[in-house]
Amino acid sequence: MTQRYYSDEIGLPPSDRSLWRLRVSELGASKWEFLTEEQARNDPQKNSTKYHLKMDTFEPPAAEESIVFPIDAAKKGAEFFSLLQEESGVVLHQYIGPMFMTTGWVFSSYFTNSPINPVVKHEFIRYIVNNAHPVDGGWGLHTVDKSTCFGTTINYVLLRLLGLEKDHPVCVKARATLHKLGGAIGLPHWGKAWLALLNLFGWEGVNPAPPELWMLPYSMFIHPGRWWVHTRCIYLPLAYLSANRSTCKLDPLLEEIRSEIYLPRQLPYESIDFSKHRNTVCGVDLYYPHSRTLDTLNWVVCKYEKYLRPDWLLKKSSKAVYELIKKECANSDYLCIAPVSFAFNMIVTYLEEGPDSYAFSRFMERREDVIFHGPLGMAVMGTNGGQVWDTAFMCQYLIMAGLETDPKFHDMIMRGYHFLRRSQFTDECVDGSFRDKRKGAWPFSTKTQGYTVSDCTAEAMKAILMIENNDSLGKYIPMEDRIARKDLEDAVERILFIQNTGSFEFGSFSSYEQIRATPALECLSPAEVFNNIMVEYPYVECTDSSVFGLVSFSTYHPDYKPEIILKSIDTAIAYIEDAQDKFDGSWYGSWGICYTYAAMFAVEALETVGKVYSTSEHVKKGLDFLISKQEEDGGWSESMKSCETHTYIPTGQTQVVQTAWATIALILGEYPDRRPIDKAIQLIMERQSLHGEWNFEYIEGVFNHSCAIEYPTYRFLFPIKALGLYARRFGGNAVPGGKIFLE
Ligand SMILES: CC(C)=CCC[C@@H](C)[C@H]1CC[C@@]2(C)C3=C(CC[C@]12C)[C@@]1(C)CC[C@H](O)C(C)(C)[C@@H]1CC3
Repeated sequence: MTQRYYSDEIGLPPSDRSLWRLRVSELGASKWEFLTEEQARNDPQKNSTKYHLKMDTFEPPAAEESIVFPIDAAKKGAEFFSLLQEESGVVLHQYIGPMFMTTGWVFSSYFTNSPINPVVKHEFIRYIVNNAHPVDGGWGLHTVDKSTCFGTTINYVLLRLLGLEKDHPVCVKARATLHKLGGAIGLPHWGKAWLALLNLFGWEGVNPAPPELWMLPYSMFIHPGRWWVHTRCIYLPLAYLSANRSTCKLDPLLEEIRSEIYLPRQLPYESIDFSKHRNTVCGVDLYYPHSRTLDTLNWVVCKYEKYLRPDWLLKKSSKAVYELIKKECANSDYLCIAPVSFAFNMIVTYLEEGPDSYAFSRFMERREDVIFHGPLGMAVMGTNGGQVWDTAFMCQYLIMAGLETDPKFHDMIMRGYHFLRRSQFTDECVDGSFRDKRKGAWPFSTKTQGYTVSDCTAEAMKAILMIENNDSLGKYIPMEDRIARKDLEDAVERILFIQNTGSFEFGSFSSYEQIRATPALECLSPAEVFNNIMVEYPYVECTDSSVFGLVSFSTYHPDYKPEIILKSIDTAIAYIEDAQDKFDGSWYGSWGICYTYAAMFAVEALETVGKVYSTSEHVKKGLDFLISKQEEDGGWSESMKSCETHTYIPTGQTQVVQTAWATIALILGEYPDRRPIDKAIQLIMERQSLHGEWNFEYIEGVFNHSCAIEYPTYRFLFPIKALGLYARRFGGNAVPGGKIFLE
């Protein structure tokens, strides 16, 4: 029976799902098309598309009568997963969670008068409506958040811009919540900036982001070129837009919205003194309050902007900023690093080049890459996908589970292999982009996105090496088609370069680049709703994956810079050990939830260099920590709250993904008692359908400590890995009937 959603209850039925087609390019870029009935007749819908839209017509693999052995559960899971793979080798999915991605996309379309296909508009509305808080009708920073001023205001404005009436029950309920939260006046920085662009907030009430910063010498630690790539990319166009007080034309709809999002006592809009509210932030939203230093600097810059800044300097610095935006466009073929900066860059390009320019038209084309359709509606994703990351895991884990000898999975792995091979960077960034060398590295999503990520490079390289050196797979790749030694060396060089070997966090790996400035810069963090956004940080998970990559490279190519690679691995391992909590043995995870995710990576890294429970105090403490969190039913259930509060917090409802993470750590770290492992494996098997599927249970990922994000492939990939490793360790016939742990 088709599931009903909130949108169905309130008269917003889905568009005809049978008319949607998902096009996927060789390089993994996705694009959804809505066909006419006539077109649809000659263009059969892929089974994977039917899965994405949860259609009854989706054909799963035949159901087993029962799945008795863990290895069969892994196989069945892989069989189900293979149906989701596209011809180009990738498995796509709706990479959603943050509730501020679709907003930016739609706001920039509104600002630039760019039409949105009505059926896309309708599906955007459904997505937003279906993610409204079930009790108060508001929205948060992400889908499992409480309602915040930021989430509620921007999503309310979004619905209004997309055509929902002021008196629509969804708007009425959301508006009441927004007013309870104090109205739009308490928006955090990004919210204020977006509303100022839409002429719904005064720029004088938005803390400044001076473009002049970009003209400082790079040697100054405060230079934005030293910031974390994402923050740098967002504050670049924001500097242009805020310094130039850019706004779109006021129209009757915006005028109506002005009268809806503030408290009635604050109205009329013209009477609001925005300059008094630069630092008004709704208490519910505030996760990272300003430092005194930031408040003082903001005050000084505001005075400077108002009374001192000469016109020529504004022009000159705006031009410098725009030159850098053009470089970002060139380096990513207008995709930009992620949708937040994409939306701002699209507006700046519109203002600079006009709607008919080539540059702007490319923005219009690339904006398709980040939208993805799902049962709740359409949404703009956190990035344009996670193609490389997921494919690298898929190839590795199928092999770790020993499934490569099965012809069913052989082709699946090979398609993934070829995708990874196509996705390695082959060119460098434009000079003067504040970017490192990238040739030889891999991104998180697709080649054109163009940003090296340390762990994505390491995992992709490892997957390629595993395949080429695998007895059942390697022989099918002719010598001349294998990855060239030079390309591997480049990959290793890119990984080595990201390792922090200077004065910060010696031995660790960061996400995209080395740490370029002191973490003390966090005291200038203006965003209020995230932590750790100003500079790169050391990440345990990135360090672990980098170790996997380097160890695997040096196994197959021991002659390339052996001392340097060994030293790099040694210092990385020392960092991982040092990053462990001395008291309880846990590691804080930054990209997955949370301590469970990090423990899996850390233990695997330690195991890669031969450290296990019986030989390493660190592995022992790490595994004892995990065991102490195992629930009655054998599973783990960590909550997103762990990431926010830096304390392990269970949800109380165990999850397959978390359980798989913990199990992988326990197996690889050679936990001496197999009973907790048996119990966990049994749980993973019990939660699998006889068709091989695992259902969504809880959001898996996170960023910047406060924003949750879904990784829909994880509920297949990690159970497959856990089950496969289990079968390898305890033999194929373990857990008969899933009951062996019982005495
Ligand atoms: C607060 C801001 C700047 C919002 C924009 C969203 C981005 C910052 C997020 C969305 C997806 C995201 C979490 C991602 C990562 C960084 C931050 C991203 C790009 C990385 C690449 C960091 C390294 C991680 O190991 C991993 C590869 C899993 C993730 C993938 C997604």
